[in-house]
Amino acid sequence: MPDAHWSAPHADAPVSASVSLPGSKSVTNRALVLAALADGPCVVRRALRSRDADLMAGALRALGATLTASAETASSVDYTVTPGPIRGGARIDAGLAGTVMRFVPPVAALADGPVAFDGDPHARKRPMGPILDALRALGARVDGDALPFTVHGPLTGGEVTVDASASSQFVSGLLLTAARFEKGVAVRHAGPPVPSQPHIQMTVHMLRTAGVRVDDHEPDVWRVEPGPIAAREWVVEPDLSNAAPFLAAALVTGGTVTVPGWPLETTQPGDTLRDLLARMGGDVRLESASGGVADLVVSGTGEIAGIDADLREVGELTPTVAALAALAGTPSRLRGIAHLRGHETNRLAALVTEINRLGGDAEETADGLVVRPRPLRGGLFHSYDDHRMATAGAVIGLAVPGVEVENIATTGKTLPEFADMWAAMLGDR
Ligand SMILES: O=C(O)C1=C[C@@H](OP(=O)(O)O)[C@@H](O)[C@H](O)C1
Ligand SMILES: C=C(OP(=O)(O)O)C(=O)O
Repeated sequence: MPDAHWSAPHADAPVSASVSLPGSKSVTNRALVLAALADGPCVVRRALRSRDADLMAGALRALGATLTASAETASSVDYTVTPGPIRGGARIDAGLAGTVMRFVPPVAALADGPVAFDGDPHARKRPMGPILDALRALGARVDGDALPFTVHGPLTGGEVTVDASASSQFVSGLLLTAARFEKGVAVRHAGPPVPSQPHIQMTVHMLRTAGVRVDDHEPDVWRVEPGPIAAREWVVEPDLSNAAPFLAAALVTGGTVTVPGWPLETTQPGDTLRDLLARMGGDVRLESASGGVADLVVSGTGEIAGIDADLREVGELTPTVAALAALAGTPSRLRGIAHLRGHETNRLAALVTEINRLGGDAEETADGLVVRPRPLRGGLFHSYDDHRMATAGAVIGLAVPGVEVENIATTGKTLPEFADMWAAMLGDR
């Protein structure tokens, strides 16, 4: 049953709030994979609880790992993960989660029997061909070129060339499991530039933290030596990309939003918000640094500046940046994000349609968006089952009375408590 539309709260005064974010989807789902493949039991602390993270936990359980939950809240959990032999015969539901559909098939290729994958209707449209071809080239048999597909392992590993221009997750997926392949892997990218490089750096960093030898000195080539993945304790950072709509609220309302626990060193692309929000007119400060984290404090004036930005590295921030651009006083051009057409929905088309439906002036380009200032009016903002479209609608609704967001529950993909957190942020005034 689709949810009733959510009336996006309109902010009639500057927001002043502190917002604590639950764990990063990207770190959680990497840590769970590495824990399930490790040489002993691991603890993953402050793991995200959300649809994508729960689907990953379910997938790894289906493949033979034991995950025991403790310290559980609505959006956070500590898992003790005990690896088991990877078993065939499983059916994996990837939902709409890129991390599940791209990170789990290489794990499944370690099994001695078939593993079947499927997902949401739109997930069947998300690009999968290059990673499935790579698994074939490395020795597995795969029936299908997109969801649904079945992986028949085992594979031996070795060298493979992949066009990862549609998703960095093709590279991350192969690397995460590669140490467990008999020959390891050498992945070479050939094609237009790979997006979301920080996410590949996150993969490489976490592999090295688990004692895996990774050579990434040559651009677009990643080599992983075969060997054990060390059991260890993982502590998941807050999700900095999910901080985006909350920090944007400071710019929209001319208020101040603080996110505690901001890591001073991180591979999360959300860290780029510090630069992007400053360029859009925010005052951005890291305060009270201690123990490797600080409070990120963003204040706005109520005036938003348009931006010309290449978002290729940080594509998942686009919906929030586009929402701010729709409220800005000067035009914006967002570039380097053609691959967003293969995300949870075609995000370029969705943003243009929904901004223009509210009276705005947005246009698709070959590799991004142009958004020009034009007064917006209330109306229905469709979310296309895309968590970040839903939160973009919430950002616009702060400034534009009468915005209704369709299916706000879709934020549960990575932030199940979004609507309550949004209300609390506004209630804090
Ligand atoms: O590896 C990851 O955790 C992610 C990589 C990126 O994917 P793309 O490279 O497909 O954009 C990003 O957009 C996604 O939200 C998470
Ligand atoms: C692109 C995204 O997700 P996924 O991991 O499903 O690719 C996203 O969260 O913005």
